[in-house]
Amino acid sequence: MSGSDVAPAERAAALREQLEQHNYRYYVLDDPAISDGEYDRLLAELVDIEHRYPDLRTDDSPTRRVGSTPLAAFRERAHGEPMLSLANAFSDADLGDFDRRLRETLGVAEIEYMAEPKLDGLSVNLLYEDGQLTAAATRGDGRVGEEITANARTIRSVPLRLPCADPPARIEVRGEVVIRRQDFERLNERRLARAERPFANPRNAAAGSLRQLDSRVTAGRPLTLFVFGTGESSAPLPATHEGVLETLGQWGFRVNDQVTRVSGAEGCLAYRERLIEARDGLDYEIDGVVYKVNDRQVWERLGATARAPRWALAHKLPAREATTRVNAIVPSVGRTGVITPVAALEPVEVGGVTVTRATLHNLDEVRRKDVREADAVMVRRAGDVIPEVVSVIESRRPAETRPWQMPTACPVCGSDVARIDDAAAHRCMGGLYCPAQRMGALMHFVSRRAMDIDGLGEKLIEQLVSRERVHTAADLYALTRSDLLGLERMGERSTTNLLNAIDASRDTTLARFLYALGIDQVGEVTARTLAEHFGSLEALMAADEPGLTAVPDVGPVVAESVRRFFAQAHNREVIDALIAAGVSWPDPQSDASAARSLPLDGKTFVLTGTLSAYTRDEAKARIEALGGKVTASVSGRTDYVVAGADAGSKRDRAEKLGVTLLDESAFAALVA
Ligand SMILES: NC(=O)c1ccc[n+]([C@@H]2O[C@H](COP(=O)([O-])OP(=O)(O)OC[C@H]3O[C@@H](n4cnc5c(N)ncnc54)[C@H](O)[C@@H]3O)[C@@H](O)[C@H]2O)c1
Ligand SMILES: [Zn+2]
Repeated sequence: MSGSDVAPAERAAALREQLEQHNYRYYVLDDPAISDGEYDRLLAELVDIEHRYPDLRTDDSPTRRVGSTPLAAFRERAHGEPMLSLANAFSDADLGDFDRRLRETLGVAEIEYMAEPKLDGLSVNLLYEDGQLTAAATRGDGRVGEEITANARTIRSVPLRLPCADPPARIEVRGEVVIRRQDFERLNERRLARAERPFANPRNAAAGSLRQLDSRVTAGRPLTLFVFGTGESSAPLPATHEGVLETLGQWGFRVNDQVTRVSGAEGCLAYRERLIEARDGLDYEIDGVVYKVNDRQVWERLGATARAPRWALAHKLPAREATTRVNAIVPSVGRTGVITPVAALEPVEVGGVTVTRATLHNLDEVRRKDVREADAVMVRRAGDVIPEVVSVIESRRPAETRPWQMPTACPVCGSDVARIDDAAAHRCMGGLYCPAQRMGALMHFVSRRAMDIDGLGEKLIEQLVSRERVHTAADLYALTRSDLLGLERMGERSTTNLLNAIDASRDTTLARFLYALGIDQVGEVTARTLAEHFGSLEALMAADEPGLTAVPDVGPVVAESVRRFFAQAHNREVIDALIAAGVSWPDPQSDASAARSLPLDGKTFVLTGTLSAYTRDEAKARIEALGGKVTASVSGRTDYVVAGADAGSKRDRAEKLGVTLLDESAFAALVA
């Protein structure tokens, strides 16, 4: 060996050792530490070295072997015919080479292929003797697998007996065991509910479920088998692969419905394009396409390498998962104040797109997956969905990491962060002031039921905010003619109108003002209740939790939200500024009397049937905002029954009692 060969030799040895380790984690432990894409790159590098330096080839190289040694806890089971892997194409050119070589070997102008999705699960070998399922095994190292007969019997798509008059004395049926996407999600939800670690992906879940020592566990897992071929057979089988699949279908096996006959490399490529399109809509994971020469009579002539048959080729699809590192977990404040932990990632390519951020949804999710800063993680990007951290690779966790904490102060404005009610979300409590919530807060403040500033739409607010003219609602009252003139679509007239509307909004009611503040959990009705009960803003702001929950219809959730809102110094500053800008309301007495003279005061409503323009809640809120009450059942004291489409017994009862019935248009007119 010359001096320059030393480096490749070392590299080859190092690659072999790594690949062995990854094989063990993947095939035996069902707990891979790298993505399939990374694994494939390592393997390709070794293949390349062994190709350039044939001296470096070894018989036991991972390039020449299938899978990994079976787990000792299972009984070993030898396959009748070896279960090989598949040769891989990583590009269209690889497919072209494959097709050309076959045409040359067989001396034909065009080859007919069966094109199939390559399901991402694990393969099983089922032995039927005289039509009875007698044994099942995993692929193992291709020669010997793990005996999992009892487990295979629990899978509903595995026939226990072949329903044919004259079954072969002995036949091996092969297929891929998968977990459908929906089943996978449900399975993981169940695991989370029981505080068990969720599976990283459907493939690991399927492998972990099938390779169980207790078949009762397997029985509880939603496994599905799709068959893709046969092994040893004592009886002659149809001459084409298509015919074999048809026969398997007649025997009660599930054959994938995407399997199609195609012609030549072009047909294969067109099929692959179609499958890429269909991929997001399939309810199982696929990681490639498999092309198989349809004419089985030439299979033997074409033969196999140590690892794979020469009559089939797997063509990879763009990977959807990759591993990378979490540089930081950043709390990101949304427009409504909800704080979402976002993983800032070491940039990584997933399916042709560079991913630098992935959502972690909420604190519960971070805890469940136990994602920490500096962790190695598996990220996933499918279709147009936001990239997601699928799982942590705990075997690669550096020393000295700590569980992530939600900050107690908003990273944008410094207000308190709290988790109100049982929702999973944490929120910034500085809604009136927080720059992250500015647009949402201002839009709400000016809305019709709040301060009712006509002519101040989203576009205009956006311009005022981006020019730093408006930071909080109080700044609206300082706007001048010159601030507005010259903004998009703001002429003399509209500017005058808007300034007048802003001015007019200064005269309001306490209820409207409270609603306009946009306190989480405080809608129009609650705002009015609070205004009536406390009579003044000062009294409300001074109220403690018991004082708040003493108000009818105010529960602990609303109480905490109100208290925390007013506890924020920034919110108080904005309220002071609003009052200084001249926002005012009549004294408590007349405010209450104004409330007492609402148009639907004292009127009782019952809602039944479906309205087209309102949901039940909206209709109810509308009635209550006008002083009315909504009750559940019709009685002599009911004033109106609002009967939408498909109204039933309540409508009949109203007619019997002589209660006024309102159809949707009459109702709309009444509450307009
Ligand atoms: N992440 C890791 O650490 C790691 C380690 C080892 C292997 N892997 C991954 O496993 C794969 C390699 O494993 P492999 O040797 O099982 O090869 P393979 O999965 O690429 O191809 C062979 C297998 O494909 C399956 N298959 C699915 N649909 C099929 C169909 N229609 N017809 C025929 N076979 C079908 C069969 O189970 C068969 O055994 C690669 O994707 C590799 O990235 C990953
Ligand atoms: Zn904030």
